[in-house]
Amino acid sequence: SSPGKPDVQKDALYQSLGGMPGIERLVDAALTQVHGDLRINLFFENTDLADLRRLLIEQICQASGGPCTYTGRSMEEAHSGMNLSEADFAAFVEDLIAAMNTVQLAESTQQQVLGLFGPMKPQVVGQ
Ligand code: HEM
Repeated sequence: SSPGKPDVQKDALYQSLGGMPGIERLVDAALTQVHGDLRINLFFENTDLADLRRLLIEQICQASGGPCTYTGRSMEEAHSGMNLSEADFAAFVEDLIAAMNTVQLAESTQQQVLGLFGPMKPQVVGQ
């Protein structure tokens, strides 16, 4: 890339997600899915969902190359004391996939989102 010009590659995923409105729709769909998921919804019973929503939007926006800065805690810190299992993580990923289908993300975009979240598993599980 050259100085003063936006890098077309860097925010490609952000664009595929539909920018901020698209990310907001995705996070809302994911939170709805998790809320209805009896396997994991009790983890969220004392969580401020407006706060979580804002932080998830920031995180996905930043990770996809968008113009945001994630202001939340590290993944280790955010999930510490929960002792989340592999099964909890798998349920969360299933809910995320259902949400991505709800907002009709293209398959290649879905794969890229899963590629962002998958590597965080060691920071989330067993903390
Ligand atoms: C890669 C997967 C995951 C990502 C990217 C993620 C992301 C986040 C983020 C950004 C926060 C807010 C951090 C903060 O409060 O500063 C958070 C909090 C939380 N996450 Fe996750 N999370 C993941 C997996 C999971 C799973 C599998 C569960 C449970 C099944 C879970 C349950 C929670 C709960 C309950 C909170 C709220 C904590 C509180 O109320 O203080 N997360 N997560």
